[in-house]
Amino acid sequence: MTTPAYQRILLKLSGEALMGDDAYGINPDVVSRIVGEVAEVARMGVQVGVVIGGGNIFRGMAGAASGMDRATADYMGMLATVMNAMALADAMRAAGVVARVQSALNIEQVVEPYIRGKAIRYLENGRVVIFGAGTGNPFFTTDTAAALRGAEIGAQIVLKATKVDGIYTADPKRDPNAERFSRISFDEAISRNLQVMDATAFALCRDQKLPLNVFSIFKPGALKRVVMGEDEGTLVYC
Ligand SMILES: Nc1ncnc2c1ncn2[C@@H]1O[C@H](COP(=O)(O)OP(=O)(O)OP(=O)(O)O)[C@@H](O)[C@H]1O
Ligand SMILES: O=c1ccn([C@@H]2O[C@H](COP(=O)(O)O)[C@@H](O)[C@H]2O)c(=O)[nH]1
Repeated sequence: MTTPAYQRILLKLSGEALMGDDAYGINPDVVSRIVGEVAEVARMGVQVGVVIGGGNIFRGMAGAASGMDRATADYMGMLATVMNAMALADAMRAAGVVARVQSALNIEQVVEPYIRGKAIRYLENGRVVIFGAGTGNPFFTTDTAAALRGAEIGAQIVLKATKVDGIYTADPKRDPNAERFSRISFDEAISRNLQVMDATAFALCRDQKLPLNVFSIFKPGALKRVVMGEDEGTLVYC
């Protein structure tokens, strides 16, 4: 077997993807399929940190749009990511993968707090570490949390596993003529204002010289191909 291109990765999993074809929440079949893909790369010896989104349960922007205080709504969104993290860890346990959840918000009866050194030690010992509650701060996103945790744990790349198979010239769900980039620089992605990831996350990855790959979570085997350094999705480089 050939060697993986990366020894330590930060995988950002779309929250919205977890609902599959359902209108809301966590679809167990989808979660178990995603866990199968993560387990495959973990068993190859790749150290995996995961940041999970919350869009399948609650987004702060949606709460604010219906009149809620934005910060309150964002805290609710962060708590939604903790629920997703717990569901993911439980599915990993069922698949025989040892996972630990760490939360950026303190809810110690439920999950461990985020402690960077401990997270790194778990990774070195072959545990998958799932980071819940985003950055712990309102007005941010889990994409920014992925860039932040990726930089903190010394990941070699951030992998954004989402509902589209890469970065396009425009949102492919809205523009049928949009074309996919196989590679793009951070500077170009930022200057084109591509909405696949927020500008804070792009800028943090760029400044920390942390490459990013955007690929489809629905494409079987795509995660492994990215980890093996194959041409999959869109690579964003410094
Ligand atoms: N230029 C673009 N290229 C690719 N996708 C784009 C682009 N612009 C907007 N998008 C949209 O961005 C979405 C992915 O980002 P987003 O962070 O909203 O979702 P996510 O990965 O599902 O995260 P979560 O549900 O956890 O918030 C895609 O589903 C796509 O429709
Ligand atoms: O650092 C963060 C991360 C997330 N939030 C809130 O959580 C929801 C869900 O996260 P997604 O990135 O949209 O999946 C988000 O809409 C925010 O409301 C946050 O406040 N801070």
